[in-house]
Amino acid sequence: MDFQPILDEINDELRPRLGQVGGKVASYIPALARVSPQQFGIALRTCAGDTAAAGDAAVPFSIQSMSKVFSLTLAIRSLDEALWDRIGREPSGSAFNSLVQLESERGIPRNPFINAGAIAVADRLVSLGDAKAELLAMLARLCGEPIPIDAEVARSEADTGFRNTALANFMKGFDTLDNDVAEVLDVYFNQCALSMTCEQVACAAGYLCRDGRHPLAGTPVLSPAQARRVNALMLTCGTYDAAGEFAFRIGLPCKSGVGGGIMAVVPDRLTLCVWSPALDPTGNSLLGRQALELFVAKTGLSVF
Ligand SMILES: NC(=O)CC[C@H](N)C(=O)O
Repeated sequence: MDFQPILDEINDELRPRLGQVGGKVASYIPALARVSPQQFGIALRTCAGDTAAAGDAAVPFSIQSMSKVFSLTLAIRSLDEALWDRIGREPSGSAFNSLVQLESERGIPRNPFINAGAIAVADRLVSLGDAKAELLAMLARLCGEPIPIDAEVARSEADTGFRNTALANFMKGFDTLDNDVAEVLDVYFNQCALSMTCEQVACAAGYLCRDGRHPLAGTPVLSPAQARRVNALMLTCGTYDAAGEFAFRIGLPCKSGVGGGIMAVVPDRLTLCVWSPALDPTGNSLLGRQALELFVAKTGLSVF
């Protein structure tokens, strides 16, 4: 299939919708509030290594919660089954930064993709070593080039991360966090502030459509079973309380971030990344969502 004309068509169709009613750039992180909503990019990389891109696919943006896929990958590589002692695998049905379930579920987050779950993953990574350096090294290997952390975004997250601080302290209070809260949050805020382009994300996520094999080298990043599980979690939990709607309308494992990016996997075929900063009320990119719907409609690619 020649994907380039399809991505061009999607770009042409969606550009006029930039600035449409209902979309709002994330404002609770001041450094993200300054990003222009007038941007849209889409990029993909196939299992054979072919690429296609359109729009602002080469513009770096804050990957935010898409980083949770990469931190989860690192943690699974080291801990495998032991990771699940203190992290669940069920959709939360509530907002990504919700506190309510942690209370009744005694400090065990529902899944690794809500904020509480990703903070719990960061805690495990801190126990294993220099989490920030490991994450940067893994991403550099996956992309074939170094990936920067946007220091201003990281600072902005730390300055205004009141809910995340509350989540971490709550878990600490339940004894489900091993390390110092500040140290764990530093990893979490920095991973959210990783800055990547759609093209880089589409490449880096490539192990997810290749049964865990490295997108450039072909060596194992995850075992086939582990890669399948990450995909399953993306499908059921990757877009928070919109996961059902994403499965219904798009039918691909997806992971979104409040920077406006969404990565998606077509197993055995390709990985793609869309980006447009304005979000819908569930914290998922409004145009990104529409782009994925168009992509699936035009290509017929879906896991269902
Ligand atoms: N959904 C997201 O992308 C949330 C990430 C953001 N850094 C936060 O912690 O709130």
